[in-house]
Amino acid sequence: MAIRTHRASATAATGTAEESWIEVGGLQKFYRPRRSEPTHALSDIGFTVRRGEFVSVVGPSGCGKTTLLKILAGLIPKSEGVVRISGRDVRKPIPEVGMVFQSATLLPWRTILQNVMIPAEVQGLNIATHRKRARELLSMVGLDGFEDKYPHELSGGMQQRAGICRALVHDPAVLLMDEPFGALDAMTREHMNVELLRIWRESGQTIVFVTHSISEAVFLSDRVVVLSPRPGRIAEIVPIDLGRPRDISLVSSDAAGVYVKRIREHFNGAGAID
Ligand SMILES: Nc1ncnc2c1ncn2[C@@H]1O[C@H](COP(=O)(O)OP(=O)(O)OP(=O)(O)O)[C@@H](O)[C@H]1O
Repeated sequence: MAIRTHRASATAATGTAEESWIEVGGLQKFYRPRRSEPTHALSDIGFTVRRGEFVSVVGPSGCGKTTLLKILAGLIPKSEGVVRISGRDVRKPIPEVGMVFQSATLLPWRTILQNVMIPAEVQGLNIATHRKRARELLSMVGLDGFEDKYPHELSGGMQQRAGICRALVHDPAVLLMDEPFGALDAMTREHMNVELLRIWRESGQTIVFVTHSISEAVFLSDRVVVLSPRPGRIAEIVPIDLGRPRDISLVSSDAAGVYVKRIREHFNGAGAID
């Protein structure tokens, strides 16, 4: 299937500064609502992501994970610091980035195929080429035969898979995922984790993935960025040296458990993280 696009250069990445695909440095974010006190959401955040890397961000509730992802997506402005994707300052949403939210947010009046096509239509891309790609992506996530159904005819997990296809249809180099499986039951979530790794392997996107689940972060990631309670600062960046490809049995392995324990130690007493 002709989905593979970004992987060739990804495997060549060795982590030198020039190969950083996403760069964040000295990032500060204050929310300044008109009628209340400012909130210091992020403090001096700095990390890089290599091309083709899978990086997760974990931290207690309210530490600024969604804020960080929205700044990376160009949806909200930073207060200070550097945020670059592929060497360019991020100031507004850019076509190189796809975003997946906690709920699939499919438009109920559009079919699954029409929903997946939205980014291609908005960006004025070739419709025929991208419709073919949309069908290939839907097939890759097991949604053959559902192209002409409406969102309410699909389960939550199926809608979320369609949401991932929509984020991938214009072949973005970067995929930003905000708790994409948070609303799913445990079994569907495990299945989606395996599915996501398969999609990532085949498409070669660079992924930044926000989650409340430490074990999910360990299972999926090359590295885990651990944030402190608000204002979110980097507590630690943990490389996950568990080899690939990964099988779901890894989740309950001793090797994964060591990483989960190490990350959880940052949150003893902070609550709101599993
Ligand atoms: N639009 C906004 N205006 C003012 N404050 C905001 C706004 N959005 C977020 N905040 C505040 O910024 C802080 C970080 O919020 P954010 O949603 O980024 O955290 P989070 O780590 O994603 O939380 P959770 O894990 O609960 O989803 C919180 O204190 C939140 O109340």
